[in-house]
Amino acid sequence: MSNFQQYTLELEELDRQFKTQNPTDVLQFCYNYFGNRLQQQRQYLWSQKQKADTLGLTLFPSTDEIARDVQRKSVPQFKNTLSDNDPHTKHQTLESEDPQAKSSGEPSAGLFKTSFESSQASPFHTSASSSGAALSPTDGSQPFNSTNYSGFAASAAKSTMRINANRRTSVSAETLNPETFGEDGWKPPVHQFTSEQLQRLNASVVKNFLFSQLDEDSLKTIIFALEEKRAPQGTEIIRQGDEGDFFYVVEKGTVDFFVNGQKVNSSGPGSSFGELALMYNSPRAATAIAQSDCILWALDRMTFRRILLEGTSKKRSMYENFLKEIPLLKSLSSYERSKLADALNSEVYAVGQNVVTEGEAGENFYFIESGTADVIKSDEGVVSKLNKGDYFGELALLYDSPRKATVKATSPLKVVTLGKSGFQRLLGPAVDVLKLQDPTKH
Ligand SMILES: Nc1ncnc2c1ncn2[C@@H]1O[C@@H]2COP(=O)(O)O[C@H]2[C@H]1O
Ligand SMILES: Nc1ncnc2c1ncn2[C@@H]1O[C@@H]2COP(=O)(O)O[C@H]2[C@H]1O
Repeated sequence: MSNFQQYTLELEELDRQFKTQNPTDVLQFCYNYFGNRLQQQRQYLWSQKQKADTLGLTLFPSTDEIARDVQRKSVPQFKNTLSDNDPHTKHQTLESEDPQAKSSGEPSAGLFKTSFESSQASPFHTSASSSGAALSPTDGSQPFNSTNYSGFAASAAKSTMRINANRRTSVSAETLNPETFGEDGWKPPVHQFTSEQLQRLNASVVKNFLFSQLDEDSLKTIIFALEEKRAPQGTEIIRQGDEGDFFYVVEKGTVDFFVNGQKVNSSGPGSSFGELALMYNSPRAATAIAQSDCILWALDRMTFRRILLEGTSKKRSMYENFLKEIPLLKSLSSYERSKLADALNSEVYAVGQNVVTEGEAGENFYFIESGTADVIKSDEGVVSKLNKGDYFGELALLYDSPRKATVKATSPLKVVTLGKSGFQRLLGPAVDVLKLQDPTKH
């Protein structure tokens, strides 16, 4: 690709992101965009360096600074010019604090951080119980250090707003390029579980829809990379503005989320959180605090990115625009729509095929992505016609009753499905709207 082509592509992507995010601060937005792109590209090149060396290619200019870093066998700094804290100092601190990043071959998250991130580590930074492929004789449970807890309200208030806190950057090329998988020495952590833990994992976490699309090998990798974390009530699990280290799945308890000190959300068993910072290489967008005693399963950043990132970001971008247009979901925040997207799947039906059949048990709720369908009752015939953006199948899930009608495709039909557990957990205030609009009551 010529320099000019690359330049045009960068401007097109900037333009696309500008239009979707509609930022208020134009220069800051452009600065962040190019800063993040530069970091991503340099990080990617660095991951390819060994290969390039064997082929005799030079990827980086040989500046003194880089040469020094190479001699120290560490990853060089690609310093952000507006940084107000010295990244070299940060680098050393992070290396010593983050043994997992070091041994996994993954550069510590702080190495390529932007200048807008926090310089303060979360008091609940987890210490990895094992890393690399080494099996350690652990019972797998790694409680949070509750002595660091400084109070529920106090810690929420302490979480300072950061200029870049909610801004997403694009998903890094580093992990989306399958060519580099396995070539950089990365090995997922492998933990040992007690049989009691395995039973609990199977009964709860493994059923999470984020894992349901994985092939057997990937699922196994994920399961053994998980670490049990106990978060007593009031524990600050994540602090807004920090770097992302772990993704969490909730087995038990409820977690509250605060953005700039304001509670924005809560989530309970079966939910997950902490994905945004890992997906977008951005600072933590919210503070997460255990509202009750919680049992969590934590997945390290690298395993998340290697195995879950692609599917998750694909689904979010695939369904983002569609979900925005559905009147029923207008009350959901964009974050709630993203979580909903994680749980969706698409199905197609040919003309004349039944999607649901009157009298049968119901497991799914449906939105029509494209095409048309009739709602037919055995005693009344066609009672309504459905089009793009319409929904059906809510009654069986709301009232745990058999399907009250048959829904049949009248043209090639594409539907988006949401399973029972996601329906109960992710539709939030839309459930009240569904009850109000119950077609059998009108
Ligand atoms: N309204 C919200 N906005 C942003 N993040 C939220 C919100 N509600 C819950 N969260 C979760 O809080 C997490 C904080 O860390 P992350 O930014 O990595 O990922 C975030 C989300 O998983
Ligand atoms: N008049 C109606 N009576 C029953 N179901 C209807 C009617 N109109 C639309 N439907 C939809 O048809 C669906 C059939 O499955 P459910 O009973 O789960 O939910 C039902 C509603 O979503």
